Amino acid sequence: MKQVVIATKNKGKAKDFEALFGPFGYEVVTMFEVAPDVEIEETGTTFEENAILKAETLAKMLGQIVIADDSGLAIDTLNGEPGVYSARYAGDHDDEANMVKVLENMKDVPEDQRTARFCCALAIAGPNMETKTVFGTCEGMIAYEKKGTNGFGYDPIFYVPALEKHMAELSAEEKGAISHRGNAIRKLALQLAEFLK
Ligand SMILES: O=c1[nH]c(=O)c2ncn([C@@H]3O[C@H](COP(=O)(O)OP(=O)(O)OP(=O)(O)O)[C@@H](O)[C@H]3O)c2[nH]1
Ligand SMILES: [Mg+2]
Repeated sequence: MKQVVIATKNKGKAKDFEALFGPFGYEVVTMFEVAPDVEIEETGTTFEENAILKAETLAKMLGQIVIADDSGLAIDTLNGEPGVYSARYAGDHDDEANMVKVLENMKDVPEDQRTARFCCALAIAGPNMETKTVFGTCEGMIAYEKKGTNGFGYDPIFYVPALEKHMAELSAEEKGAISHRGNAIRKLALQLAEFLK
C-alpha cells in the first residue's frame, strides 16, 4: 500500500487524515511509527511557520516527503485566541481543560458574537523540492456546552451551523467533507499525486 508520512503525534489528527487519504489508497504513517522519540518545538507565531518547521524537520531526518499540519481554533470575540496556542491553551494537550477555559471565557457572550473558525495550515516538504503550504478553514460557532464524542480537541464545543451539529457528532468522513483539514487537503490534491507517487 502507498504511504503518506504525516509529521504529527496527535492521534485525532491521524484519524482525520486516515479518513481523508484512505479512499485514495494511502496508508497514513505518523511520527509514532517513524520517529517516536523526536520532539519538534513549535516556535513559530503562525500556523504556516509551524507547519513548515514540522514538515521540513522530519523530511530532513527521513530523507523523504512529509506532510505536516498545524492547526487551531480562532474565536472572534477573543481576538483570534487560542490560535496557534490551541493545543496548550489551558494545559499542554489537555483537551478537557482547554474546552473548559474557552467555555468559561465565553460564558457571557451572546449567541451572535460566538463566531469562530478552525484553521489548518498544511506544509509538504521533501528532498529536492520547494516546500509548499496550503490553508483551509471551517466556519462555526462556539456552543454553550459540549456535545458528541467523536473527533478531538475542541470538536465537542464547535457548532457547525450548516449541518446543525457539533463537530464531535460527525463521523470522521463527515468531518473531512467540511473541515479545515479536509479543505486544506483538497487544495493540495492536485500536487499530491505528483509528490506521493
Ligand atoms: O476540535 C478540534 N478539531 C480539529 O479538527 C482540530 N484541529 C486542531 N485543533 C486544535 O488545535 C491543536 C493543534 O495544535 P498543533 O497543530 O500543534 O497539533 P498537536 O500539537 O496537537 O499535534 P502535532 O501535529 O503538532 O504533533 C489541537 O491540539 C487542538 O487543540 C482541533 N481541535
Ligand atoms: Mg503541536
